[in-house]
Amino acid sequence: MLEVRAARKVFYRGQPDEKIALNGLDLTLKTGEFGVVIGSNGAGKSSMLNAISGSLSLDSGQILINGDDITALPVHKRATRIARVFQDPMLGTAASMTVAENMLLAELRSKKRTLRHGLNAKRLADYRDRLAILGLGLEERLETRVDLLSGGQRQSLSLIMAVGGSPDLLLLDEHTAALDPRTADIVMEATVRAVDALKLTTLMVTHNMQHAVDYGHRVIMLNAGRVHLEIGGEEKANVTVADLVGHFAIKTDSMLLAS
Ligand SMILES: Nc1ncnc2c1ncn2[C@@H]1O[C@H](COP(=O)(O)OP(=O)(O)OP(=O)(O)O)[C@@H](O)[C@H]1O
Repeated sequence: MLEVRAARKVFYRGQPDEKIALNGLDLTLKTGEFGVVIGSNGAGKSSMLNAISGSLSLDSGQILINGDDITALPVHKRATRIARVFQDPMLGTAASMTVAENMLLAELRSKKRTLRHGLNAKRLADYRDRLAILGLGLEERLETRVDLLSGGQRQSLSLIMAVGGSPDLLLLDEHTAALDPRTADIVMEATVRAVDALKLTTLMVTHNMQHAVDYGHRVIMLNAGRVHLEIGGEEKANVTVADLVGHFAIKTDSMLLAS
């Protein structure tokens, strides 16, 4: 379970270019829940993810994971509990190493194990099982160098590597944004398979409204550093892209009227 309580972050406080990135943000994600965060540029989505993962320190407020207050913990201490996949498929994997070697690296990072026994048969069987979850045939390509994989395969590999340590929370930071539409859909399908199979509590930021409609249990729209709108349950099941875009339009109109 993730709880963000009254999170506040101001950049350049008191200066002419002061920016309120998070303005008393409250957000709760239950264990096993898949939340999809949308919002216009500057709404605070990245600041929220950075605050949760620890690369941005809050001015005030709290962040709790499964009831533990992690607000003051540095990034590396949160890393065992929080996995994050970024936009760039090149970032999460080592290009000149094979799929299996990348899986081994990820395992060593997450479990503080030694390289002893290396890529033994037991490990390779485990990697094959985990890669099979993605449904992309990567389990047959353990010996393939990662730079020979497609962007979608590579991003899906990043994802399965990120969640190898059974994190309490998975953060997806526009992880399909750099991919062409078809590949983005393939990665989303692989993502959902992994989230379901591994029962991951997931918070995904996206600008893709179709993905916000199609995936996840709840849509959370941020505006000006706080939650502007939440759509869950039956309402989420019936929501359309036009509905979501409409909420952006209303927000923009009210901003124009206010200015
Ligand atoms: N490091 C920083 N220094 C100064 N201002 C920042 C910094 N990071 C974010 N901001 C400001 O905080 C506000 C929220 O930005 P943030 O990047 O969190 O929004 P976002 O919703 O992720 O936007 P986008 O969709 O464009 O990525 C913006 O006004 C932004 O200019």
